[in-house]
Amino acid sequence: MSAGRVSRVTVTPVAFRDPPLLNVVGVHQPYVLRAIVQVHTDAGLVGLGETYADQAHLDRLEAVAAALPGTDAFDLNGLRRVVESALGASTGGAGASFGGMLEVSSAVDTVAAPFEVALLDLQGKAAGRPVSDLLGGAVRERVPYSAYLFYKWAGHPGHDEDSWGEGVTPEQMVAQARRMVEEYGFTAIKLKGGVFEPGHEIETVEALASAFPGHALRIDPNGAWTVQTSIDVADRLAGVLEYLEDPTPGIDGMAEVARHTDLPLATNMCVISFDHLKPAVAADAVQVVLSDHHLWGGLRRSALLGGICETFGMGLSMHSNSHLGISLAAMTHLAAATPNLTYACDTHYPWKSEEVIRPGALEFRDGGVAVPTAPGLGVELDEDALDALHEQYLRCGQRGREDTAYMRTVVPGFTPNTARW
Ligand SMILES: O=C([O-])C(=O)C[C@H](O)[C@@H](O)C(=O)[O-]
Ligand SMILES: [Mg+2]
Repeated sequence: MSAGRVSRVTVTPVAFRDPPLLNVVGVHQPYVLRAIVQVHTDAGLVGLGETYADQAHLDRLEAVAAALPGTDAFDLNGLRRVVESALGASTGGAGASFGGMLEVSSAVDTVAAPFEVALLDLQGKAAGRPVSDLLGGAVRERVPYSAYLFYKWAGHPGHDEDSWGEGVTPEQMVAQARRMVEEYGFTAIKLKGGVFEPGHEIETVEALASAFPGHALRIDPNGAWTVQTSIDVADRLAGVLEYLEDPTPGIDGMAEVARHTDLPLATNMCVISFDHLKPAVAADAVQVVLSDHHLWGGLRRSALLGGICETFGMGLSMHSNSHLGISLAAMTHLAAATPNLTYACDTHYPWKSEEVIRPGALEFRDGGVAVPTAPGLGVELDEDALDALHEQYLRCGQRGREDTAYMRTVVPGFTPNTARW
């Protein structure tokens, strides 16, 4: 069956509820914004993609959506040309910022990604093969994910406590981990740090290590520490962590830490596009790169990143931001088809309570998600759920990710903890 040519593209912003999760720049707002991309073809097929929905990003997605009709669903190079020219015309191709934490140097990769995923979904549907086959074939049937722990408030200000309750003390964090491990079977645990002074976060990691012996542990303070603090923490947690993620900002700072520890350093902050790879490799700044198809230009360019990491002897893991099932499907196909992605991938999935896809296609068991075998991504959009979450987007009033501004409504004068300790 032919996949056809793109006939129509819709970009639908949605909002789904999110708990008050704390991080280095502030706290998650009551809703996460995502954009659901549907690419229709003249062969009667629809391909799905998912990405951020901050207003500036939405404007860029809309510019591409208007320019894409006529493109052959197999022409991924053509997609890239369409994105480059649409962005050149609409924005000058400048970078983008998401939530004050991720600064992307090129908007092209970030904007192209959901369309590339949608075209791969179309190609798979036309060929009757799962997306993992289009990426070279699954080397694993199940993709392992990690339990992603967050310090958190009991509930959003002015609202009841949520089902997770407060997460501040080491005991509360062990309880949070226990719930995730029991419900999902995770065997790797990641603690989002950068919220409290490092001594408290180290105590939390140590409590997790004794409560979950044999689980792989990571902490990610998103650059909250100085070089010296990072070296001290690496000394203290050597033998406890599988890797230390973004302890300090920048390639130079990470390289300085790396010179003083054998603990692998991981990043999704100082290497987030292809032009960061050469200086990071030259400085031996990071030993593990967290890929993310939303930021690296889609699934095929993420596979390219995997090859580059292999060439330079760097490990590969996967980053996540709050997301829905279309992204989880894309992440799972990519991870399944990337042989050197040997670490459990991050996911925010357990934190979400609303969805746009029909149930059943993606289930966590034994800490992992079975790779869908149906054609394409293997997930189906629930149109009613999409409408409901779009209505929620229209009502919620949020138009971007503003962790710092939201924190300041509760803690006036709050400034991000970047390199604070
Ligand atoms: O690994 C990471 O750096 C992340 O997952 C970044 C996210 O923005 C996380 O900090 C969050 O959701 O607050
Ligand atoms: Mg990180």
